[in-house]
Amino acid sequence: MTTLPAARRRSPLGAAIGLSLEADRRATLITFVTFGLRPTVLVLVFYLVKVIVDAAAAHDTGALAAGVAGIALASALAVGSVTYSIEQSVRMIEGTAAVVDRRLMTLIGRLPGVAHLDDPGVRDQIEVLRQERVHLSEGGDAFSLVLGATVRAAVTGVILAMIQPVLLLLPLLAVPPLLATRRAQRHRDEAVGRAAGAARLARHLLAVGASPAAAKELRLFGLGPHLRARHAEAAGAADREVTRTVWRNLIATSAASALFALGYCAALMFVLYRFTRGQVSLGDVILTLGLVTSVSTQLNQGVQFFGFLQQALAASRRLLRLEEYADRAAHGAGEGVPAERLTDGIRLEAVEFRYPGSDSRALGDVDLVLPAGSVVAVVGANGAGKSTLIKLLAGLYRPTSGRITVEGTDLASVDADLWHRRTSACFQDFSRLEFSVRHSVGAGSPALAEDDAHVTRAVEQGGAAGLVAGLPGGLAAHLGRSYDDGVDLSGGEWQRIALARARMRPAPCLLVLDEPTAAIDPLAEDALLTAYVRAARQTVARSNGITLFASHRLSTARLADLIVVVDQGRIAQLGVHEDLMAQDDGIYRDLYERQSRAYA
Ligand SMILES: Nc1ncnc2c1ncn2[C@@H]1O[C@H](COP(=O)(O)OP(=O)(O)OP(=O)(O)O)[C@@H](O)[C@H]1O
Repeated sequence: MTTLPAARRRSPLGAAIGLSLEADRRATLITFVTFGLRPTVLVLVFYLVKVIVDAAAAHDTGALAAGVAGIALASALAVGSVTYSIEQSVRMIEGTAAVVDRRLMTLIGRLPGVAHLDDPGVRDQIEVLRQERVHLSEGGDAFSLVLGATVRAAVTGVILAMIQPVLLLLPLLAVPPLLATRRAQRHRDEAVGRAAGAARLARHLLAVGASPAAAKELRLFGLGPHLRARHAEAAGAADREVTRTVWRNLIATSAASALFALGYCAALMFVLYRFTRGQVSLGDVILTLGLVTSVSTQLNQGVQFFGFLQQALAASRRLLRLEEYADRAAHGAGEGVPAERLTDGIRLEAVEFRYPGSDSRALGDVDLVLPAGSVVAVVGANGAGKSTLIKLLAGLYRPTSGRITVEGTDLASVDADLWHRRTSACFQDFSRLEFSVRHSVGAGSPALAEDDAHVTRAVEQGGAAGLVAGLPGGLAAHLGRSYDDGVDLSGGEWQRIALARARMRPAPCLLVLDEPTAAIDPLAEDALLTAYVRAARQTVARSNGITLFASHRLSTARLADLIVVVDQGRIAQLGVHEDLMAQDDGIYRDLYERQSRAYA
């Protein structure tokens, strides 16, 4: 499990503000100016009250009138700007939320392959960041509130110093509560990180327990109470970890606030004492009372705003840490350009692979040549390593040792994105992309998604022509329940869409199909796979590419130029159907004969 080091290159505050500026520069600047200055208006009003009281005592009508006019103007400005500034801040927050979502998608997209996403340490950080998105999107808002509180505190300080410099000690007493809050936030952040594993389990259990797809099995097997008990246990463990820290934090912040309350009482007594001795005016007493009283409100607000900002900064730090991790991972990836056309083929040399965090070998001692232009079938029992081999060839994982070469170039030295563009795939756990048919199929080659003739050809080759013809709107029909007018498909129908998607690339060097017809009924399966592989053979012929498919139905393996039999992570046999059938004690012949009897 990877522990991500602290981000070093950028400041979390700068990054949080940068997100808001990127979202809406104008709204952000207006929010900073209005939220930054408005709180100070109240301090000016206190000052103008002092001017009015002292002018009244001195019968100075000019100063009196100026004071009243000043109060009217300041109040009008403050009230008039409220609605506008709140509107701008809402715009900024909403825009920032969208930018944060895109940054999160970008950083996940930058992680090469899928090995990083298998790492529980990385997954936990991504999960916590997903939860903290809301704090990050409010980062600019929190900053403007802290800015407003700081400007107001500075102006208050200047005025208090003019009345009596010793009163400046009062804002200083605000420092311990602020430091305590900052420390509390850090402890809370650490506790959330420690609780991430338990919280992730609780979310998974909730997702299963509340999923319509899992409802059938949950009811049938009576799993509801078991799931609820495990959820209570996991959520309780996560909650206890955070609650312990919250209580410890509360004690520390309360002690710091009590210190400030004592100082506040002492300041009031001191000014009243000086007034009884005629050392300050009545206006000064009223001004001090107003300011000192508001210092306590300001402090509470300031601490609260500072807490918001700390939450945003914690999320910003996590985002930066993950982005630097993704940068390092992307930097370590290859940059070479893979061949566009094969003449030799793909070779696996002494390849061994262990999944991240796993001690056992999923593949070992694999030496294999996949000739250019060939159709290869990979067969073997459950867990033999077929999907693992396919994922390595597709560049989603790198071998733990050994190497895979394409036209003699190590795949590890090649830009993974470029290699992905030279490949196409239909995975065993294919995605049900809930878009229109055009875009769900077209996702296989986004540049060609609007080419209806091309998409229609892919749909036909995926065996989905009849299905799409029956949908309202044809290619325009929305798939899935995400839309009001969306149509949901059966498992086999979704698989036909995934098969069509895999046919979108015009000339892939490698087309991998992992159990591509597993959800399709056995009568249609053979015919569909045979037609599909024949058509694929023609498509990949443009690049002299390789079509490789894994299938449990050995009758389909007869289509292949080369059959690779995998057993317990090793290549057990290699050859064409006839040769493998001729080997008396081979796994292939045994499997083939048993299947033929079962299907007969
Ligand atoms: N993400 C993973 N993390 C850890 N181990 C894994 C992971 N995926 C697969 N394995 C393990 O690797 C081994 C090979 O799995 P693989 O999925 O390649 O088998 P397969 O031949 O495709 O099986 P099936 O026919 O059931 O699809 C198995 O022991 C499996 O438990």
